[in-house]
Amino acid sequence: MQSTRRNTEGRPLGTCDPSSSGSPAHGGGSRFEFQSLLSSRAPAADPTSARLRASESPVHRRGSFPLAGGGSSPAPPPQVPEEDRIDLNPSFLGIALRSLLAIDLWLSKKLGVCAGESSSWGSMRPLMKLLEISGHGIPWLLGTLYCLSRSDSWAGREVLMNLLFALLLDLLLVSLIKGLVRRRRPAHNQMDMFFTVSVDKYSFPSGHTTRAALVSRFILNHLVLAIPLRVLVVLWAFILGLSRVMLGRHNVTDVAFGFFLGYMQYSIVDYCWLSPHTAPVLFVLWNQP
Ligand SMILES: CC(C)=CCC/C(C)=C/COP(=O)(O)O
Repeated sequence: MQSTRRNTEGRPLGTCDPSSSGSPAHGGGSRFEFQSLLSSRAPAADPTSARLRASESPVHRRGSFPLAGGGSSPAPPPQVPEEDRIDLNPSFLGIALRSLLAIDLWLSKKLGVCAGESSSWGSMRPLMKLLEISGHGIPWLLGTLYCLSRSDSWAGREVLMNLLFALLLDLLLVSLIKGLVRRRRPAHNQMDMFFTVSVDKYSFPSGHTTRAALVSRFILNHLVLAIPLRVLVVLWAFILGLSRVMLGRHNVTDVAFGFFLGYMQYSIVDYCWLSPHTAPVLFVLWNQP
C-alpha cells in the first residue's frame, strides 16, 4: 500500500511541487540540496512551496527523527560559502557575459605585445610609453591652465574653460567607475606608469582612452583644422587606445568602454556648455587681477 508522505503541516507532499519527491533515485537528494542553497539566496515567491522544500531537505529530515540523530537537537543547516554555490540555471545573459569576458582576456593577452621588454614587440615599448604620456591627465590639465592664463580673447577663454571642465569631469567619472567596478589590471601589466592615483590600480575603464575620445571630439568641434590635422587627431585617439592594450595596461573591453564613455562625456560638456551667459561668475572670477 502506498502511503502519502506529508509535510509538518499535514499537507500531502507533491501536491504543490510534484517534482519534489525527495527520492535520491529521482535525483531528489541533490535537487533538494541545490534548492535549499538557491532558496537561501533568493527566498521563493510562494511561501508554501518554500516551506515544503525546507521540510523535505535531507538536513531537515535528519533533524525530524530525533532517534536517528542520537536524540540530539536538530542540526543547523550547513553554511555554504557564497563562492561555492552553484547556479544551476545560468541565464543566457550570464553565459554571454562570461563568454565575452573569456574572449576579452584571451584577445587582450594576445595583443599585449609590448607588455614587457622581452615581449615580442618589446622594442616598441618606449614609443608606446611616449603615447601614454601624450594622453596623461597631468600634461592636459597643466597645458589647459597655462593656455587659459595666456589667453587674451573671450572666445578663447570660453573654449579653454570648457576644456578644463571636460578634463575634470572625465577624471571624476573615471575614478568613480574604477572605484565601483574594481577590475584588476591584466596580470601581464607592469605597474610602471607615470603619476597614478589610488584608483589607477583598477583598469575599467581606461582613463587614457576616455580622455583621448573626449579631447579629440572637443578639438574637432572647436578648433578649425585642416583635414590632414583632423585625421591625425582621430588617429592619435585610436592608436592611444590600442597602445593601452599593447602595453598590457588594459583589456580590450576597458578600452572599448573608454571610447564610448569619452564620446558621451563630450555630449555632456556640450550640453552644459559654460559661457559668460550661463556661468558669469566663473568668467568674472577668472578675469580678476
Ligand atoms: C591624477 C591625474 C591627473 C591623472 C591620472 C592619469 C592616469 C594615470 C590615468 C590612468 O589611465 P588608464 O586607466 O588608461 O591606465
